[in-house]
Amino acid sequence: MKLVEYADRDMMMLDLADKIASELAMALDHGDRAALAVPGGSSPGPVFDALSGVDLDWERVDVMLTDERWVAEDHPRSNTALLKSRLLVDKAAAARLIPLYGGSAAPEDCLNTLTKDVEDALPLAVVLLGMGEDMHTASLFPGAYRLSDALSAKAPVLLPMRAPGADEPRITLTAPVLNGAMSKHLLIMGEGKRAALAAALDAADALDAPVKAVLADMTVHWAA
Ligand SMILES: O=C1O[C@H](COP(=O)(O)O)[C@@H](O)[C@H](O)[C@H]1O
Repeated sequence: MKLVEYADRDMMMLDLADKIASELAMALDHGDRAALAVPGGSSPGPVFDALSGVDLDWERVDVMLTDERWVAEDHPRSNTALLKSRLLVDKAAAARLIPLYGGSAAPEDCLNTLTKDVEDALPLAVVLLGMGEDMHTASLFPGAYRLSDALSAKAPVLLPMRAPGADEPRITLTAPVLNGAMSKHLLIMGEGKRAALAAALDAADALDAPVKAVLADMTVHWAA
């Protein structure tokens, strides 16, 4: 793991968008298409704003979330809505969205269809992850039902998640998919998340600190 500390958050967001754009361009130089996975939540919006205006052959880019909260797109907690309003606009509107939400009552009902589309787009060229102060990343939450399945090397690409720390059912890319990305970035801000990262590095078991399962070869971007 490599930690990059920035003097301020604005600088970090612009630098990160620039790095992701370069990595996608490089992947497109070497293949027909490139897949990018990005988090939802409160952190990545400014990276999306910068990235959406970059000149890139977006028509050859597949964009998916690292995880989704199982809520309709008009719900304020929808990660898909964030993606559509902040990343898949401007030049990036030409990218193809690989959905992680299917509109059914429970994620299990759409799992096969969603899985097929994700599988067709893999491997990831670039993954950008977020992290909560509870050390969850994507929707890999400490104490989640099926967490050990999701961290296993034999995990399917997508799994539903339910956890005491999650307000609603979730669906998430699993650890082998996240770790299979050619380039991995983790975006965190503030002292609480910095302390959570240190705790994850010290944790004996990724079941207690799920982000630990994806930290190998990760570039962590941090600003106060
Ligand atoms: O619920 C989620 O939380 C994490 C962290 O979000 P943040 O608001 O603390 O930035 C996020 O990475 C994940 O995609 C999201 O579903």
